[in-house]
Amino acid sequence: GHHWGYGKEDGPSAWHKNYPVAQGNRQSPIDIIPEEATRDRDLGPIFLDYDRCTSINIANNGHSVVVEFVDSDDRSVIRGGPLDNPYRLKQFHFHWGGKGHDGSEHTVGGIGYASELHLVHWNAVKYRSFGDAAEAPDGLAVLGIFLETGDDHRWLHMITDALFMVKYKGSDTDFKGFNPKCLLPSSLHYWTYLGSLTTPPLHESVTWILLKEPIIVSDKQLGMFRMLLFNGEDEDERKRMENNFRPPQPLKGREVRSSN
Ligand SMILES: NS(=O)(=O)c1c(F)cccc1F
Ligand SMILES: [Zn+2]
Repeated sequence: GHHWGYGKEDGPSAWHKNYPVAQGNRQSPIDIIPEEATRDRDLGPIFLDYDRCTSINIANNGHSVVVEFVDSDDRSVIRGGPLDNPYRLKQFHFHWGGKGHDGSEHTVGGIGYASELHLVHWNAVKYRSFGDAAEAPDGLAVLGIFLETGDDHRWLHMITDALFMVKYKGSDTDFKGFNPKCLLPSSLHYWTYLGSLTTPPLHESVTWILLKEPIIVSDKQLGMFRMLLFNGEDEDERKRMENNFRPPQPLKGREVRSSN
């Protein structure tokens, strides 16, 4: 099918050729301008019921490193806030920069973070599958968490220790018993807006929920992500996996709301 990436020829500025929705009216990521966000009193807290979550594996899909979860029942859901239904956790993955460079997708007041974690959920109340939900305007809910560099993160090593097993595109390995609650900051205050997948096919199906408080990880831990490769083991050109982020897209008049 369509080959896309983050390089000069196949990167974000070229995606519109195969995915015209790239120039649509609710594309992600965006620059969040805190003072322009609407404080909405009807916007309640979000709840992350992950206590019975079941992680399955960790994989290199050639674009990021992804941890997948059992999503055949409501064992791990996000609910509340802007959401009318509970949404099931399907996977989480990261976006990051090059050494010493920011790699978040969303920016805040024009400022990027070192990295951004996305926990991807789908509306299993209204849709029969993740694929169907991914094409529906209220099909997905992605919780975005910013990563800032500082001290070591006490639990991120669980993920970085496994990265050597998924160095090449198409590799995956068991990754059971990991609860992503250990990657949350102390506050669940958030911004929310209607947007899209930030990678092709760029479907405009995501209710974005971005936590205001970043988590702190060390440069060393982040550097481990850069050991991953975009290419498969069989390819002769080795391309370090880094700068796998889409830059902010036009707001096109959308409202960004802020939790209280
Ligand atoms: N980046 S993102 O969170 O928008 C995203 C999804 F939601 C779903 C699949 C891939 C992907 F990259
Ligand atoms: Zn993402």
